[in-house]
Amino acid sequence: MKNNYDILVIGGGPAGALAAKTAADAGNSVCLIEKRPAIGTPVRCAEGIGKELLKEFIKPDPRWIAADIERARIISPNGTAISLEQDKAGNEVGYVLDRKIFDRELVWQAAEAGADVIVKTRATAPIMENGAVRGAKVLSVGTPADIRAEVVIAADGTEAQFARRAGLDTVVPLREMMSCAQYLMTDIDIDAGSTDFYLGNEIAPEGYLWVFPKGDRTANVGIGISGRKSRDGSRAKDYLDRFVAKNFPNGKTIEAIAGGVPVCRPLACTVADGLMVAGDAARVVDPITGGGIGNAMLTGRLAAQVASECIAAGNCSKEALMPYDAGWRASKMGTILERNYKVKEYFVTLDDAKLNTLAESIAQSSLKEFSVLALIKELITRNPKMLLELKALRDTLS
Ligand SMILES: Cc1cc2nc3c(=O)[nH]c(=O)nc-3n(C[C@H](O)[C@H](O)[C@H](O)COP(=O)(O)OP(=O)(O)OC[C@H]3O[C@@H](n4cnc5c(N)ncnc54)[C@H](O)[C@@H]3O)c2cc1C
Repeated sequence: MKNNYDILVIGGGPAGALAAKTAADAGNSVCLIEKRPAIGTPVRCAEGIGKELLKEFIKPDPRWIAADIERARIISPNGTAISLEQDKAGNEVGYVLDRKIFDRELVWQAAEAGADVIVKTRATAPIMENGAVRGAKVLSVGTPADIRAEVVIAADGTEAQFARRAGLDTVVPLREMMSCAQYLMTDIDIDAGSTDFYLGNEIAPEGYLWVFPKGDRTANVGIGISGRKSRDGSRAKDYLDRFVAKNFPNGKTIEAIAGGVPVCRPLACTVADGLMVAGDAARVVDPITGGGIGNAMLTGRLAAQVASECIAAGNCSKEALMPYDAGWRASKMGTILERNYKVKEYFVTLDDAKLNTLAESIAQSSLKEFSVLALIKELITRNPKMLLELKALRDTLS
């Protein structure tokens, strides 16, 4: 195993793959390590992504698109549905991916650009010299080794340990680590063109339950709820099982997964001397939807761009790497993350009666735009009697 690179990327998810590809395209020597034996499995994701966002990074390919989505429905506790149609909205909704193939394609592109890819290799600790990260100690197929690098990009996902071991504060408050469970179900009656989001404190406290189609009678049926203990001690899986028993009693589960999604604010700082943090490890998941694939790719790519410039200039100090941190915070993604965090904090305070009132107020309206912003504006316009109640939401627009 070669043990000296310009850039070492930890993690073979979307953030790591985009970082490795971008860094290799810029002419750096790059190593991507992944602790699992195979890229892309097991899938811990509902696999939904907006079309426009996806296209910023890769040309859509039918090989890894499981479903083309025409509408999204938000369903309130009493069953009132807000339907956001593709044509009414005037822009495209999204895809449900097949991430087993998608993630491999991204890493394959990194390898093709020249990055070394090594699976079954776990970063166990940073190599620290004079307070700076200079690479990682790894266990590669059980054998310890050192991999040195000018810059390490930590893209090690939700359960990330690397940045914390290098001294960054990566703690996620318990209530903001969504606890998720998901079944890939088949033989179920669904609308194959619609991603459905179910809200309500009996259905998914402080979160939502989703049905994301992957074909005519197949879907990811999953749930994310607050990491806080529920009133009766139910876990995410218990809520999901109740929903499935009621709605898809004859469905067959062909895959079951559990996982966590951080819906907190991003890390206070995503760089240190010789270190950058990207994707879920940086906590850049959308706090409302829990979607993080696009933000992972964005931060992975930007991290590698800035790292390449710093390596060329011979300075990989925290200060030199800082344009990465400042760059994503100032981007559209950074603005949306901050706004959606505040919107999420408002919505988790609502009881089922208020959720029903809000849903009923806009169920019949046709939104001009498919976005959280359009929804908020419509809610405020349609509920003049709740103006005081909606103040927190209105403040997120300023
Ligand atoms: C149930 C669930 C549903 C979701 N649904 C959606 C959705 O519909 N749409 C969406 O956009 N997002 C969704 N997400 C979030 C999405 O999966 C993540 O935001 C996305 O995968 C983040 O990419 P990443 O590259 O940062 O991390 P990951 O994809 O988690 O990749 C990190 C990689 O690092 C590896 N790794 C970890 N530690 C080490 C180590 N020490 N050494 C080497 N390798 C290591 C891991 O094995 C992993 O492969 C969902 C998440 C969950 C849990």
